[in-house]
Amino acid sequence: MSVRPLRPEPLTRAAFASFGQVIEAEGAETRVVNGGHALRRHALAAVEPGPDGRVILSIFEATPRPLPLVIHMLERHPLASQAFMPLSDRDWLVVVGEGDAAPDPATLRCFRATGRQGVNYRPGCWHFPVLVLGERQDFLVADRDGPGANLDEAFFEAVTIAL
Ligand SMILES: NC(=O)N[C@@H](O)C(=O)O
Ligand code: NI
Repeated sequence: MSVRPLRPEPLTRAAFASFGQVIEAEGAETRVVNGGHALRRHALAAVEPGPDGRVILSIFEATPRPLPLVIHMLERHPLASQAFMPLSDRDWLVVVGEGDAAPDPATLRCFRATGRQGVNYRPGCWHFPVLVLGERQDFLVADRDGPGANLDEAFFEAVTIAL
């Protein structure tokens, strides 16, 4: 059965809660620090490196995929979380799905994130690799380095994103 096209929806903490955390200043616990010269938006997400893992920071230089955007697979990192924070203020897309051994394509959701929103996928969250719109966009990525297999992929009939 083919799945209807995905329509991007706004990224909110509530809507994303079962997939992980949204990294954004709005609504965060805020602390005035550095003698009033900085605001600390505190504990926006929990980076989980998993067993025998360490947290590493990387930069992804992501380039646009051909249009129309089709989702033909999802991946997950069963051992650890993975966070993406855009380094430029441009909207980007986050695609996730539900499922245990494999994602259910009927549960796919597409979120349109602003350039001031990042996500931290919880361990095991089915997601599509980082998706940018129109031009190259760089991201700071916090995820795991360590032993073990931390990537599962599942393929299915392509689902289109209706931009
Ligand atoms: N391959 C890689 O590190 N990136 C993916 O995990 C991703 O979610 O973009
Ligand atoms: Ni990933």
